[in-house]
Amino acid sequence: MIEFRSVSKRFPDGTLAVDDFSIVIPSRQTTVFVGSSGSGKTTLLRMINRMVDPTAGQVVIDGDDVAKENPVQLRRRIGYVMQNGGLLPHRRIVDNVATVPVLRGVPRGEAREHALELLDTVGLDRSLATKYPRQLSGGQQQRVGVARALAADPNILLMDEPFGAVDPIVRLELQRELKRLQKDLDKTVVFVTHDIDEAFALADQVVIFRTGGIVAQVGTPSEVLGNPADEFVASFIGADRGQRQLHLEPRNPETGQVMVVDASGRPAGLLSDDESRASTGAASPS
Ligand SMILES: Nc1ncnc2c1ncn2[C@@H]1O[C@H](COP(=O)(O)OP(=O)(O)OP(=O)(O)O)[C@@H](O)[C@H]1O
Repeated sequence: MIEFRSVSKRFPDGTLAVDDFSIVIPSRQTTVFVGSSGSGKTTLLRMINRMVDPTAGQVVIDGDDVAKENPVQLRRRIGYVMQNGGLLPHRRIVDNVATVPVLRGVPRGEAREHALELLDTVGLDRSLATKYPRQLSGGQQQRVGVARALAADPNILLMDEPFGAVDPIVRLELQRELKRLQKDLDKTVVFVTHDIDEAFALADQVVIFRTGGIVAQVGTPSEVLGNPADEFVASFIGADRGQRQLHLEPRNPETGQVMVVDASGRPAGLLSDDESRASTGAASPS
């Protein structure tokens, strides 16, 4: 569990990025920080691995104040994935993934073997291992970034807009992959995004920020969607403009199949056969 206890951050130029922020981030779940630009999300994320130190308050991991930890050692046991992948351009993919284990003293051959297994884990072909980052697509580079963050087998994975720079289709694929990984690996994931749809897709717990690191609402996606705390949240999630309203349309009158349609008339999905029958009052086939 990660706890932020009354944390504030004022940068040397006087900017108050975070003001008295407190929250508990449960272990083995995905918590997503979402909010407009400049609301302090990245600053908070970086406090967890001491890339930023708070000016007041504490960040506590499993009961230990991170301020007492050596920042370099802390960073080597917390995975960090950033928007551009952050790969070292002059190193082959396999060595990018093996960087931290080698720094921690794992023999190079062993670290490379494990790196190949991690390429499998994130859905990349092992033939990419000998290539350089520039030879990979944006989506592939992001997967390498995730593999590299997993290489030290961290309990905590910090992800700062990791899928922000890839096209929407690849982005959906990466989101799906992250959900699969999370089910298998059981990490505590803290994920930063601007995108409320991405937040709803990934989060067990979503934290919606206003400017100044001020929390507008914390809850599960269904709590936030079902009961926005105020007008700011309603507007941020699009509930005020009817964007989240779905309705049902019969698709095929003969089979009774029902389609779910969003406010702009776009199909959002299909109801299962059982639910379609329930919604139209049709009897089950015997
Ligand atoms: N090193 C710094 N020095 C001064 N001000 C900073 C520094 N880093 C961030 N800030 C300011 O702190 C505030 C919060 O920044 P932060 O990057 O945490 O926001 P964010 O919510 O992650 O934004 P974005 O979504 O655009 O990345 C902003 O006003 C930003 O300009």
